Amino acid sequence: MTYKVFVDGQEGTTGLQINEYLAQRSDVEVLKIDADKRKDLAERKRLINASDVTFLCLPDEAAKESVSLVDNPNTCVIDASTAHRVNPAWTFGLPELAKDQRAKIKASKRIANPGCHATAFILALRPLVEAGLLPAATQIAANSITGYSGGGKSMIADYQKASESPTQLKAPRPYALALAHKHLPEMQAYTGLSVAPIFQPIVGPFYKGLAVTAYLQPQQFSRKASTADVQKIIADYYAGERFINVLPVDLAATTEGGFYNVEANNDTNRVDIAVFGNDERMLVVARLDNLGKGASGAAVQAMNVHLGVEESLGLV
Ligand SMILES: NC(=O)C1=CN([C@@H]2O[C@H](COP(=O)(O)OP(=O)(O)OC[C@H]3O[C@@H](n4cnc5c(N)ncnc54)[C@H](OP(=O)(O)O)[C@@H]3O)[C@@H](O)[C@H]2O)C=CC1
Ligand SMILES: CC(=O)N[C@@H](CCC(=O)OP(=O)(O)O)C(=O)O
Repeated sequence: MTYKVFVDGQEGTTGLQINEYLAQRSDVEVLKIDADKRKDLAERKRLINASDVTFLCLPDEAAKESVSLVDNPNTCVIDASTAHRVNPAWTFGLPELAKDQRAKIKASKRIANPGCHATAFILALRPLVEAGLLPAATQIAANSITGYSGGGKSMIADYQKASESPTQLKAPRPYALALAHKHLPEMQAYTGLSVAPIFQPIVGPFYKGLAVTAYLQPQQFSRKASTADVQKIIADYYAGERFINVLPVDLAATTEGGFYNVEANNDTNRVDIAVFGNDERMLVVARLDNLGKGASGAAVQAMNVHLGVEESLGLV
C-alpha cells in the first residue's frame, strides 16, 4: 500500500524535516508542489484533496485556510500549527497522552500536532494530575530552554547571520514575559490542570534541543511523596512507550557533572523525563528535540498511528 502525502509548507523548518523523514520511506509517495505555486490556493487545494495525508506546516492563518480547502472526506489533515490544538473537533496528536489516544488518532481525519513546549510540559505533569497527587487547582510554575529553530525560518536567519549577530543573540534570551505564551491553553487542557501555568521560556544560541522544567512543591501534593514516588508514578504511566524514557532518580547518572544536557535527544523522537530534588523541593524536567518529538517527528508519528503502521515504521 502506498500513501499519497502532501506537505503544505514544504520549504519551512517543520516541512523540510517532515520531507526528510518521508524520503526514507517506500510506503509513501510525496506529492510535491512547484516552488512558484507554493502559495497558489487552487494548486494547494488540488494536492490536499489528492492526498491520503496532508501535513500543514504553516502559520496559523494559512493553516486554517488550508483546512477550508479540504473536500475529500478521506484526506487526513495533520496540522503542526497552533490553530486547532484545543478545538474539540480535532484530535490532539500525542499518542502517549492516554490509553485511548491512539484509537482516537486512528479514527480521526483532523489531528492537531502539539506545540514543542507543550509536549514536554504535558508529558511531565499529566501522570501526576491523573494519579491525584497534584491537585488540579495547582498553579504550576515552569520554564523552558529551547534552541532557536523553534522560532522557524526568520529566527533561524537572525541567529545564523553569525558575524552580524548583535551581542544579545549570543546569550540566552527570556521571552513570552507577558506570561501568555500561545501554548498555555493546550498545556492546561491536556494535563487536566484547572489553572494555566506560569510558563516562561528562554531561547538560546543553539539550533535545537528543548527542556521544560516544572517546579513542584511537595507541600501542595494531596499525600506525602518522595522523588522516588513521583518518578515511579511517571514511569508506570509510560510503561511500554518506546519514545518515553523516565530516568532514574540519580543525579550522578542523569547529569553531566551536575549539568543537564538539553540537546541529549536531538535527532530522535524521544522524550526523557527526570525528577530532581528532595522531599521539600522538586523539579520534573522533560527534554526533547523541538524539531523531533516537538514538531516533525511527532507529526510523522501521528501519521503512522493514524495509518496503523506505527510498529513497523521506525522513528528513532
Ligand atoms: N519550528 C518549530 O520548532 C515548530 C513549529 N511549529 C509550527 O509549525 C508551523 C510551521 O512552523 P515552521 O516550520 O517553524 O515555520 P517556518 O517559518 O520555518 O515555515 C513556514 C512556511 O510556511 C510558508 N507559508 C507561509 N504562508 C503560506 C501560505 N499562505 N501558503 C503556503 N505557504 C505559506 C512559508 O513560506 P516562505 O518560505 O515563503 O516564508 C514557510 O516556508 C507553525 O505554525 C509553527 O507554529 C510547531 C512545532 C515546532
Ligand atoms: C524559540 C521559539 O520561539 N519557539 C516557539 C515554539 C515553537 C512551537 O513549538 O510552537 P508552535 O508549534 O506552537 O509554533 C515559541 O515559543 O513560540
